[in-house]
Amino acid sequence: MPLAKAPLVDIVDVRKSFGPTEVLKGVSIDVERGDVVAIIGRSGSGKSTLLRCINGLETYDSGAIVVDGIDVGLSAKEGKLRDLRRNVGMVFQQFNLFPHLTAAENVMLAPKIVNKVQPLEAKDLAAEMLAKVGLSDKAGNYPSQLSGGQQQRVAIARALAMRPNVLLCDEITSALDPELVNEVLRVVESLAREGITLILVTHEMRFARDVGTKLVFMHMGKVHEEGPPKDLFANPKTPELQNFVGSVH
Ligand SMILES: Nc1ncnc2c1ncn2[C@@H]1O[C@H](COP(=O)(O)OP(=O)(O)OP(=O)(O)O)[C@@H](O)[C@H]1O
Repeated sequence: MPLAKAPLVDIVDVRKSFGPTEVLKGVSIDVERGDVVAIIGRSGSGKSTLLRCINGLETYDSGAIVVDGIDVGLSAKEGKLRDLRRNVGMVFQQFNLFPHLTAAENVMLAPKIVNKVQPLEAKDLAAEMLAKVGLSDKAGNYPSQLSGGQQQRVAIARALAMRPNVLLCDEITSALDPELVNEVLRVVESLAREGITLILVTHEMRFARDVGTKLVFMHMGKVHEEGPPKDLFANPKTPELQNFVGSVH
């Protein structure tokens, strides 16, 4: 019998407490290559904590997270998160660009330091990644010379420059003025079309419905409902998702 193919990101029964408070209460999610997983839920339901566990920014207490064959918990215990960090890119709500570096320099930094990419190749890589986010003309600009939406697009290019297998996005449009949200979402949509595996914590319900391949509704530290986004939005089964969908529309 052929072996079943493992998901790219396999999250199995993960539990995590902060002090006496259990924030993740046995979360399991399969993410296949090319999936666009949108994680939604009320504030405090554990979405960000889960995302941070996937790339080892937080440890978890029990269960397992395996990313492309790398056991995250084990890697963290052994102090070997480097391979994982190469595999998993992350974009945050705050852009966190280095203010004294240009857009291109921000994008090149990690490939140069971590992957020892040589200067000329790094320059090409930065140009390629900035083109992907529609900012070829801003390579020489400093963050202070860019709008919030443009800065976030540079942050996306920076994460992509490490050629991760999966990109985690934690509420990446929440700090933006409303008129800048769409330009960032359009970039993420184009990445999804390219087949990049994405896991996004998002409050953008239309985006979750239209671009997501899988919707995960978290409620009080658990996966309360999951499935194809259009189905879940049209027919939420539980009162909790019904209320949530009702409250955000
Ligand atoms: N470092 C920490 N120390 C203590 N408690 C924490 C820590 N990080 C998160 N928590 C708590 O864990 C719970 C879940 O937080 P988390 O940020 O994962 O929720 P969330 O669903 O992402 O919420 P939001 O949509 O507001 O970002 C919250 O009650 C939060 O206060």
